[in-house]
Amino acid sequence: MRHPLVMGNWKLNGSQQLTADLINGLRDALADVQGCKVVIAPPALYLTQAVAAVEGSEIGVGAQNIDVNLSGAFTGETSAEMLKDIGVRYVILGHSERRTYHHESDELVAKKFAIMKQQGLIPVLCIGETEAENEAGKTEEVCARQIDAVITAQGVDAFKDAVIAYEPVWAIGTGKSATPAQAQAVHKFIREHIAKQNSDVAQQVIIQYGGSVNDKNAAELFGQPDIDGALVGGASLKADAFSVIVKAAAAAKA
Ligand SMILES: O=C(CO)COP(=O)(O)O
Repeated sequence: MRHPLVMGNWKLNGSQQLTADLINGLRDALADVQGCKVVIAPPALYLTQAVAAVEGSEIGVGAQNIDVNLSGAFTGETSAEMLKDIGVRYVILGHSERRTYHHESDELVAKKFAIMKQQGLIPVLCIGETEAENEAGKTEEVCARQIDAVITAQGVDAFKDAVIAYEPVWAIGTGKSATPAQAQAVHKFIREHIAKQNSDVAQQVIIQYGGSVNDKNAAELFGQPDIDGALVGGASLKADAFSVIVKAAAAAKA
């Protein structure tokens, strides 16, 4: 039995005020909700504040990126060890925005994934095809390649207690979500691809959908058997919309 995970990726948005208000709003709205793990991923600068503000609640805190090194002469970076030190447990890895704007390769992302596992942290590996790749019928090929980079380097067991977020690039921030059937087909492919190596790992790995998830379309997405939650961008910046998404996941997977 997989427990759903709904995670909010704030990207480069927020302030001290928003962090305080949003976490207060979520604590109120989600106080009685059970059966769905909730994690918020604010910008690195607000992580310490967020960790303190969620204390005593079930809300977890994640980061949006790490460096491949744990410490040393790497100006401007943040390490997995430091995140662990302040109480962060999850990190989003290989988001398409980092792959595009920071040229992160499958191999680099796999190295970051390995560091997360070594530190006992939970990687949230983002995969997904661009619009052009989708139109060229390459969705499965791209997802398999991005997953195989981790399997080749670390073996399929690396996905034990890890999270995959399928985020078709064409659905991110566009308001054009994949349909539940489209997303389910890719999630099923991802699970079967991992099952070729180890069916137990495939059955327990959390596969989130991401890309224009909102309070209106969440319930139908979570109704699909292989969609185990969501990685939410825009709608995670509003406590009311994000809470509706969390409640939809808890209800769908109860
Ligand atoms: O990139 C995303 C989450 O990581 C999705 O963003 P949106 O929900 O804004 O489309």
